[in-house]
Parts: sequence; structure tokens; C-alpha cells
Amino acid sequence: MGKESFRTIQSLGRDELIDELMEHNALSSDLVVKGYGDDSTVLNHQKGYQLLSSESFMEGVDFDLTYVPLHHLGYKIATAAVSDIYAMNGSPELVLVNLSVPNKISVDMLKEIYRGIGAAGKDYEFQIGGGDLTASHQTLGISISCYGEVAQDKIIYRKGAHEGDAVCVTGDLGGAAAGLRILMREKRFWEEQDQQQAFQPDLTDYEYVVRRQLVPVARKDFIEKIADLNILPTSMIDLTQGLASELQHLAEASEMGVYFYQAALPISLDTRRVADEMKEDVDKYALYGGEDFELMFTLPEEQVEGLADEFSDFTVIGQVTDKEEGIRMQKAEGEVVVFDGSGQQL
Ligand SMILES: Nc1ncnc2c1ncn2[C@@H]1O[C@H](COP(=O)(O)OP(=O)(O)OP(=O)(O)O)[C@@H](O)[C@H]1O
Ligand SMILES: Cc1ncc(C[n+]2csc(CCOP(=O)(O)O)c2C)c(N)n1
Ligand SMILES: [Mg+2]
Repeated sequence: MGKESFRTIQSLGRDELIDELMEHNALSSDLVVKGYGDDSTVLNHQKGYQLLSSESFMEGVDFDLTYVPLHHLGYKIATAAVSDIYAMNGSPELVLVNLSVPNKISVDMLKEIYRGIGAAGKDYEFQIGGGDLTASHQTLGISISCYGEVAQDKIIYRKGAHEGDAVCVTGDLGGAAAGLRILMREKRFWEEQDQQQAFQPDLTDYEYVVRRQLVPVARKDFIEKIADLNILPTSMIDLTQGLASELQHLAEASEMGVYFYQAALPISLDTRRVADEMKEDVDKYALYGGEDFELMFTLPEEQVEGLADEFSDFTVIGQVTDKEEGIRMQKAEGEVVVFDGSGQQL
């Protein structure tokens, strides 16, 4: 391949890259209700729909073995995979685990990863159904594919948001990014120590954010609550890549715009404290940090109160608008900023 034709992956961006790769897909099976482009792939099934999601973590890119306990790693990747099933209002049933293992990883270390996946299996109620195991030269790679199910009349896509709907998020945002900042800082301290063995970081002041980074929890509780209350959001997505990017995904799929309020972003005090310490803007953690695994959903305005009466762990951050309005955020001081196609603030 000539040098002129070498296009870097960065030059395209993630969504464009996936679109281009998928041009090679030759078949569209009757089994497939929604191929790629939502949180899970949707297949026909006698009783409803089958859901498939997949998640890959690479050492050095998605986790760093110097500060990630292996059982947490197992739990976290399982959380990421099931979160995409919950984001379709489904329930996970089974996972396949693919491991690429370098020599530096022992049997006991792999068992620790599986202990984490097993603990997630208990919490989220899935079975480990199999997988694949291969060697790797340097870095550990783990990928989990999750199979889940949802009734046909209960599935929630990214599309479906209506003008005027309230835009809501569960939990609080930016905590995982704050936790990552702390862990990276401690790693730097550790590397700068002469006697590295002797150094024991004290993370007790940062327990909440470090947990948000290392062992995030997928919102099974929310999915169960809306089932109980017979509430069906008009659209939903999980917050893996940060609010800005996922707002873009939801708005695009729904062919709508969103107007939201910076002051309404739910951010915990622990997260704010870390941003202050780092002299960073805490809203950037929420907007661009990712890995919170909370759910964002849209709900007709008149149903918000009914949900709020029974479930308190969610926040209305704005409303769905016409597509032409784009994605806009009203800052605390009143100024309105527009987000462009890549989810970056203009
Ligand atoms: N290599 C790939 N080939 C084909 N489709 C892909 C590929 N990678 C991702 N996709 C599809 O693109 C869509 C978006 O995937 P993406 O991983 O960005 O978000 P996601 O499924 O919500 O997961 P995450 O939790 O990682 O954000 C999904 O429907 C997914 O199936
Ligand atoms: C060592 C290390 N480097 C970076 C990160 C941050 N990180 C990993 S995945 C992700 C979201 C996108 O996920 P996806 O690729 O699934 O969309 C983010 C922000 C980390 N946790 N550890
Ligand atoms: Mg997702």
C-alpha cells in the first residue's frame, strides 16, 4: 500500500470507521432486526428479541495492570458488556469470554479475572457460556460478548426520542474520570519513588471515585424499576464514552436535537473535589470522561413525576428539541454553547 493511501484511524473517527468497515457486510439476514449502530445488536426470537453486545479491553489502552486489581478488571468488563444490554431495556443471559494472554500472566491471575466475571454473573444474573483463549506477546486483552433478551414491546432503542421529552440520566457523572486521574497520579508518584516496594498509596480519601473507575456498576436496578412501574422511556443509551458523545448518538438516531443545562449535570462532591485538586473543569469529566455506565433516557414530560415518586436516583438535564437546533448546552452563566458532530464543544 503506497504511503499516500495510508489513512490513519484518527482521521476518520470511530463511527465513520465502523460505517466504512461495515460496507463489507454482504448479507442482511431476516433474523436481524437492528444490526450495528445501537447499544446491542437485535435479533428476532420466538418470544421477543435476542440482544448481542461486545466489549474489548486492551492493557495499556483500557486498563493499566499497575493499579487495576484483576478481579475488578473482570467485573468491569462484564459491567461494560451487560450495560449495553440494559441500555436496550433487556436482561443479560450469557457471556462469552475471549482472552489473549501474555506469559507474564499466571493461572492464578486469570482465575482472579474470572472471579470478577463470576461475581458480576451473580449480580447481573448471567452464565459464563464459553469463549476463546489465545496467547499474546506482550499485553493482556479481554473481550466479552453478551447475549440477552427483551420482550418485543419493551425494547428501547437510541431512536425514539420525541420533541419535548425530558432528557434524563441515572446516577452521577464524571466519577470514573476523576478516579482515573487519581490512579494515574498515584502511579506517577510510585514511579518516582526510589524504593518502589515500600510505597503504599493511601486512597481512602478518594474511595468513591476510585471505585467508580475500577468497579463501575451497570444499572440493572433502573431497568427493574421501570419494569415494575410500567414506564417505558422513548429512547435510551448507556454512558460509556461521556455525555457529549452519547447525546450525539441518541440525538442522531432519534433525528432530534437536545437542549441541556450545565448546572443540572449530576456530579458528586467527591468528583468535584478531585477536579478542584487537579485544577480541572469538573464538567469536562462528565461531558468527555466516559466509563460511568449510567443510563441516559428520554421520557415524556408528564411521566417524569411518576418516576421521581418511586425512584430518586435520576436527574432531568434538559429536553429534546427539533433536529435543526442541534445539541446545545446552557452554561451556568446563561451563555449557550453548541456541540458539533463529533461531540466536541464548539
Ligand atoms: N468492529 C466493528 N464492526 C462492526 N460494528 C461495530 C464494530 N465496533 C462497533 N460496532 C458497532 O457500532 C455500534 C456502536 O458501538 P460502540 O462500541 O461505539 O458503542 P456501544 O455498543 O454502545 O459500546 P460501548 O459500551 O463500547 O460504548 C454498535 O452497534 C456496535 O455493534
Ligand atoms: C489505562 C487507561 N487508559 C484510559 C482509560 C479510559 N478509558 C478506557 S475505555 C474509555 C471509554 C471508551 O470506551 P469504549 O472504547 O468501550 O467506547 C475510557 C475513557 C482507562 N480506564 N485506563
Ligand atoms: Mg453503549
